[in-house]
Amino acid sequence: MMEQMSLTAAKPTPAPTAFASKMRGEKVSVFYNAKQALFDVDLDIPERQVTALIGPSGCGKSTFLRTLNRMNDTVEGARVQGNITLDGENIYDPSIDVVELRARVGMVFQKPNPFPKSIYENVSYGPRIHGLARSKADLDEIVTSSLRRAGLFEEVKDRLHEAGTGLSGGQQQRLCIARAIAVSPEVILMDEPCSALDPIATATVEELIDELKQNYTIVIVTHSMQQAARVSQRTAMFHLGKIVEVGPTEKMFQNPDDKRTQDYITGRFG
Ligand SMILES: Nc1ncnc2c1ncn2[C@@H]1O[C@H](COP(=O)(O)OP(=O)(O)OP(=O)(O)O)[C@@H](O)[C@H]1O
Repeated sequence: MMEQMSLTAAKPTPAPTAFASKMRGEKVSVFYNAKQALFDVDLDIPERQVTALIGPSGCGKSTFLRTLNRMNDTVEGARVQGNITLDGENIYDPSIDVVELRARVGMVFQKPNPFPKSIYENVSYGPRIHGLARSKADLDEIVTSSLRRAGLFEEVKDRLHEAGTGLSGGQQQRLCIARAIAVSPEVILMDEPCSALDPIATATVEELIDELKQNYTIVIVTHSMQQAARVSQRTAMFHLGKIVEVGPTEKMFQNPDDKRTQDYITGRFG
């Protein structure tokens, strides 16, 4: 397991922070045709915490993130080896319904991507196809509460039937978060969710992520060290398709064990 990496063995090991794992990757390797992008990655994802994946461009952060809800299934030539579990259950087992899995493990992308439909329809689509609402009133309630949880309701309550694409970038990203929340996921994967946003919209989304961790397990890929430090409790540093160090965010940023982590967070490479 990652916590027993030899890299950390030479130094006094701080008391491990106890946590319940919501997801676990064991010996995860990913290939794109002949090219190997991840090499035997082990990572535990603590429940109701934010885990940040950091590391230089091309090191495999997004590839790992996509293994957690089988988004790599949709990538031509991609092959995943190893074991990934959600509540102890192998998500690559043939008996797993992938649509169901992606409702449990939702995803928010780098560029806000609302459907070209109304705000209401963006949020109600998932609950409708998953049969989560028994009546129109139920559906209205899901839409309202999801928008509220995403911190967007007050801004859009008078124009729910207007196009989602008419919102600002930051509002669109919160709409995408509301859409992810609407199907009652357990885990939310975020791939650089603020990279297309200005600093004010970024701050709003970061505050939202902080609140969401009370109810959801979150995994975020970010290029912003400030963001990783602000929003996450645990950080995993990737380099050339491997995890070189993982631990509590505070320790990773104040006193990392690995020189590559130190160099990366201080801007010396990447
Ligand atoms: N669809 C694909 N087909 C082929 N190779 C791919 C594909 N997606 C990613 N790769 C390769 O896999 C490696 C890891 O890419 P990945 O996007 O996971 O890295 P990353 O750390 O998220 O990078 P970035 O920070 O730039 O987004 C890279 O070498 C990349 O070129």
